[in-house]
Amino acid sequence: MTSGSQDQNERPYYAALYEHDLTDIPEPISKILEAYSGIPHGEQKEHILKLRNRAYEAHPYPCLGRFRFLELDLSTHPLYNEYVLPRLKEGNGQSGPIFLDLGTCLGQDLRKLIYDGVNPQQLYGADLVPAFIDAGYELFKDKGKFPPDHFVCPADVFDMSSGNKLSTMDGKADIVQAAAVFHLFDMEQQLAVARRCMRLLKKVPETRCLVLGGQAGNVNAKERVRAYGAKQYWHNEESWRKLWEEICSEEEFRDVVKRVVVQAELRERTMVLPLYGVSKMPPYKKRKLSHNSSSSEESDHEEVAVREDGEDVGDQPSTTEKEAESKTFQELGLIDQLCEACEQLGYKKPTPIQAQSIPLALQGRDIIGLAETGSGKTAAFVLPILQALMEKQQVLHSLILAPTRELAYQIGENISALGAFIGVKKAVLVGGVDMMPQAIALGKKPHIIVATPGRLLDHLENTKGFSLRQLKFLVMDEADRMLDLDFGAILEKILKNVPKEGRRTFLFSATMSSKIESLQRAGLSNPVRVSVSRDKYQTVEKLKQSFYLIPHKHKDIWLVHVLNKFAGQTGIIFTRTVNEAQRLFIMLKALGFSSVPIHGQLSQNARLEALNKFRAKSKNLLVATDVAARGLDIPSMDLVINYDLPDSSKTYVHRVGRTARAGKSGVAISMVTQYDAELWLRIEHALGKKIENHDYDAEKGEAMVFANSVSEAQKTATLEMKDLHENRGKKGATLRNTRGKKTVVKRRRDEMDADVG
Ligand SMILES: Nc1ncnc2c1ncn2[C@@H]1O[C@H](COP(=O)(O)OP(=O)(O)OP(=O)(O)O)[C@@H](O)[C@H]1O
Repeated sequence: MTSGSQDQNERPYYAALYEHDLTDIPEPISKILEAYSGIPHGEQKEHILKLRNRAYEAHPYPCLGRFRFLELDLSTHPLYNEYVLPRLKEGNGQSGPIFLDLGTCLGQDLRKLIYDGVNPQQLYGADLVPAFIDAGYELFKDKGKFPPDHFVCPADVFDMSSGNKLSTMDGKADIVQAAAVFHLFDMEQQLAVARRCMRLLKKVPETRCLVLGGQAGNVNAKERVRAYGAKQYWHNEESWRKLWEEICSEEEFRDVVKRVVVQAELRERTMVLPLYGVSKMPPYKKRKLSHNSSSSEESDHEEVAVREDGEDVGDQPSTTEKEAESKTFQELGLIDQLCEACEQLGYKKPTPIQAQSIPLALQGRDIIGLAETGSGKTAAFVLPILQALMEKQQVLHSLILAPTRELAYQIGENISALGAFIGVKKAVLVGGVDMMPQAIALGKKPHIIVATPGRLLDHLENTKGFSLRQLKFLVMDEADRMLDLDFGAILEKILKNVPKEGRRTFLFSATMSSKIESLQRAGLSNPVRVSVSRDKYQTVEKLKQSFYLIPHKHKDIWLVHVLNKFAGQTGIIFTRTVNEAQRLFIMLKALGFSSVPIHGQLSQNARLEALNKFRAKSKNLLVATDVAARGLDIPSMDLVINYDLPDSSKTYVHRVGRTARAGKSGVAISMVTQYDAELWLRIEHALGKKIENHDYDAEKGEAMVFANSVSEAQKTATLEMKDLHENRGKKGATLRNTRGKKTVVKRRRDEMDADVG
């Protein structure tokens, strides 16, 4: 039995696997499904799997985000009847979120709880099988307990017989995606994400159990569990009992239930988060993050851990900061050709990050550079590289890695502009386009390579004669993203192909995760940390941030209201999912707005075309997933709208940083619904300031004027989305088919840079 005082880091991982893969659709569900869809019992499974795949395809990360209890299925605990249930009942109507595994095997646990008399308004579910929602509704509604106008599901819900995506339960209830509501975590979706989740779990003392589903997403959970070296359990009563025994003594369990579940006083929670009908936000409380904070945001943990453990990187001498910042490019030590290029680009004087890091870079130091979005970090690392190249010309001299394709292209353009007077040759290697022209570009012996990691590795492995053995500079832009686990394995391989000695390393970002292990992975040598941000989540002063607290069902109307207020301005609208980005684009088009979508399910050409149209101002709105959150520099951007909140404060900083760049002002508006309250508080907390709240009531009348036209446009969007999904992957289709036979289990590395959002 695990002792309560056991060191968190030593606590073993646990995994319980659900072996049954919808082999048995139990009564009365099967009957209800048949009555609804006309599909006989024997064919139901196949249908469901198909629809479920579609749903997961549209939401590759359905539930990524914050969590406390990860499918910690209390109802399987031996003390459930004696201890959990009475308290759940007691807490009816008062307690905060309770995370239970509601989904396993057709939501039976939810049913059980409802039959046991627990008010489901308190339950937060992660894993209901979409196709069963409708049937489930029927079951639950007789109990008179289920909230009348919402139904929560993990991803999209489809009509069984027609395959159409549903947005309402036949007028009975709105279907709300669990991802938008709970941000629970669906372990099955992606190995790297699951691993990250493991790390997080270790930091949440109350969470003892990790459950991987063996069924959803069609991946082999057993393999994953083996990869983690986790203990394995199977989903039956006996194994649950063993699992519970091992992870948690009775005493501990009582304690956990009491402290965390029943009272819902999750350690950092300052509020009770009612699920339905929130009209007011709870008061903002500023809390200091500490090592023991149970914030679920990975980045917060990482940063805190470093601060408390002490950095192994030196800080630059602060006395020189002011002096450095008043210098010209010449005075920083840059050669005339580079100063001239800066002048041509309209750079009158160095920005603070340039002023502080360029002299250190010219002295030969490795640098970790942290500065606000839009503060000129690109030139801060490109200029010293160009100068080094001028001093000693060499092919394949520098490698700059970026997390997304568009950013890589943009850095490439910066290199050409800054190196205009020195004849620098560069090659940009990114996924989603033919490798051959890139191989030809490599054959022309470029000085600098700008690449996304997956495609770079493809070239290292497949392009004859291409080697980075002579590399002098390695740069990671958006370094915190590059060093996070998603890129882990690929980065490791790339690092094996670059020299360890005699190579300099620059890491730059606006939000740096400086966890020591990560930095060590990047192979820094005696780095100096140049930080011009006062705060790790600092946003630019000239950025006016605000939010609307609105009911979820009015989001579209409110978006249109906000866009009307800012009519004619240039803006980017961020959504959490590809589907939502595409749907909003269609809806806005139907309403006469001039917009383009950009997300990972479009072909690379379509993505570039979208950006070009936007840059050329032939379209003034970009509807984007987080693929556009980092690095993109579009000087004319007036407005950022978070239609969906981002899943972390880091991403918030990057998203809103698409405006108010290079000293300009900008506006960022977030739409916060009743389901986002906790996440929003977390973001505010990380920013360390209170964001202005618009008066919903004051603007409601004005906004609701759009209700009818929005409703019509929504219908158009629903129909078009259906077509898009039906045609996806076909010749000329808008959406790519990312789930070809070979890609179901293993995503091609080439896709790494495409798949944000
Ligand atoms: N010294 C300078 N003076 C004026 N403008 C500059 C200067 N240096 C860079 N810029 C401009 O500032 C804008 C933002 O620069 P850049 O894209 O490098 O920002 P960043 O710090 O990398 O932002 P992000 O964190 O969002 O990636 C660009 O349009 C760039 O041309």
